Amino acid sequence: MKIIAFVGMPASGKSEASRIAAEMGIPVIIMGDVIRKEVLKRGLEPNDSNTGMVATDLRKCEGMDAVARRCISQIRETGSELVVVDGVRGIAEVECFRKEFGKGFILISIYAPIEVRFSRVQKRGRSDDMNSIEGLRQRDERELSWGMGEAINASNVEIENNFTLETFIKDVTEVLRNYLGSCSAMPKNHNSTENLLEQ
Ligand SMILES: Nc1ncnc2c1ncn2[C@@H]1O[C@H](COP(=O)(O)OP(=O)(O)OP(=O)(O)O)[C@@H](O)[C@H]1O
Repeated sequence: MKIIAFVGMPASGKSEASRIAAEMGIPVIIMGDVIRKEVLKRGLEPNDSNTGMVATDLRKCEGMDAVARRCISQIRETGSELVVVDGVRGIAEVECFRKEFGKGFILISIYAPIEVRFSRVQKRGRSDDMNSIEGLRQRDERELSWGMGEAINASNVEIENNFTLETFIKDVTEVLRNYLGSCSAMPKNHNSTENLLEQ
């Protein structure tokens, strides 16, 4: 079994990379969904401060790898030879996945400079998005305090996302195809990624 995880600073392009993987027919487990689910379970609004508060609380109560551990059963349940995990936030999560999946765990970091990420955030308009570059900087710091920097440093591959979406789609597809090729069983619906830009 191969697990590919995307790691990167906020708005670097992890969800976009996961969308590409999903379009290729690879099952995707989104770590942030574990936190969003917990926010809703606690009856809170899914905004940036509540997501951050619950993420911090989960890690404080259950350990820095709490979210990763909650994802392992979901990963195994897919029954797929190749699974993508979106949203590794810290080195403890990387260690948790490496312990569970050994060399089958591949970490891909996605890099884009803060100015580029902020301009993309402004266009994205997600409910938990920040409306100033200072807000994004604070979010960066929060994520770095969870060990994001160490996780990025521990990656096996880096993809730069500082160019057009078309270039990013091409680069991510190429990297994923390499790993798909080395799996004995391909995902059932191995779709084309040609129509991704139109969605
Ligand atoms: N190369 C690109 N060109 C233009 N827009 C892009 C590019 N890559 C990503 N985007 C857009 O930038 C925004 C941020 O990307 P995305 O949501 O994938 O980031 P993320 O790393 O998942 O963010 P977060 O950590 O905040 O969840 C999205 O609206 C995405 O469609």
